[in-house]
Amino acid sequence: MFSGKIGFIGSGQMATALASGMLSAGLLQKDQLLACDVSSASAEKFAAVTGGQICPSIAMLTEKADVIFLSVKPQSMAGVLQTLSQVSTSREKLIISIAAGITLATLEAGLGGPGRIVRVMPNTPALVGAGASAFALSQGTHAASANRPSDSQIVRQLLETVGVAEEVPESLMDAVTGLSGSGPAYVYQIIEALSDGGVRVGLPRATATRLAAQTVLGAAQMVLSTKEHPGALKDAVTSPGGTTIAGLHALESGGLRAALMTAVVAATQRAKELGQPPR
Ligand SMILES: NC(=O)C1=CN([C@@H]2O[C@H](COP(=O)(O)OP(=O)(O)OC[C@H]3O[C@@H](n4cnc5c(N)ncnc54)[C@H](OP(=O)(O)O)[C@@H]3O)[C@@H](O)[C@H]2O)C=CC1
Ligand SMILES: O=C(O)[C@@H]1CCC=N1
Repeated sequence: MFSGKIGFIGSGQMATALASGMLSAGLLQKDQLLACDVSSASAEKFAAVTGGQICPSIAMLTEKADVIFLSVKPQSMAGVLQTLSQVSTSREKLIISIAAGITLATLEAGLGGPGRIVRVMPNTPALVGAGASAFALSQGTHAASANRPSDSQIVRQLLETVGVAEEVPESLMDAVTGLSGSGPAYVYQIIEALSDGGVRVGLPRATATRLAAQTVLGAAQMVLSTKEHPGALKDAVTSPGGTTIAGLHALESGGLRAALMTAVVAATQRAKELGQPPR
């Protein structure tokens, strides 16, 4: 159990997924959740889904929260940092930014200097406890003491409650964003296309989608559980002269691998762009 209060500045898609996942996992109770948002619709949806308390201002949320997630879009971050930097107690709090591209240096400058600041790149399957997250610590984070875990331990506890978490150097955070941050959307496209293929060959849509999604889930679980190379697992499916090699030949002809690699590169590049100061 986490004993403090967690606040989300920005209560949209990713904040709601994280908060819901933490609640479902029993890490905290809804009275430990706070959020504020400039969009009343987002705030109301967050409150309805999580039961968390909506704060009317960043200042009030900052006073009450022990851990503060910055979960606004990168384009909105400068204004949030400006407001947060004016709240005297903000420097005592553990600040976790989940914004694509926004660097620790930008966060430190915006908040008035080094502090307990961490970059996290989660993804939306956190909602169902199957998230893939990475985090990078700033120099101002706290080491463990006699009566308190380290900030790294706190962040890892929060993230591992809703999936897997890896600590990485900040230089790799944009790559994480391009792969696993955006990755669920790539896989949703694959599932939708597989389902379309099933419909093309006569399956009812619901059956095709369920079988497609379970096939992706099962293949992923095989990779993670067996720790075998995906290529070896692929070969185990591929009978000589059989159906799978015919399908794989079509995928190779269609450039599937190159397309997926290019997707990761493009998203990583976009993350870098989002981290650049606005011109
Ligand atoms: N969605 C995803 O899968 C992932 C997103 N992220 C990151 O998480 C962050 C949020 O993304 P996402 O949840 O998709 O975005 P959303 O737009 O769903 O949520 C952001 C919310 O913050 C609100 N907001 C904007 N400015 C402020 C402000 N000054 N104070 C309070 N609230 C504000 C927005 O309102 P309004 O709409 O009116 O601007 C919106 O309701 C982004 O930085 C993104 O890079 C990271 C990993 C995955
Ligand atoms: O699309 C985006 O910018 C956000 C960051 C990673 C996933 N969604």
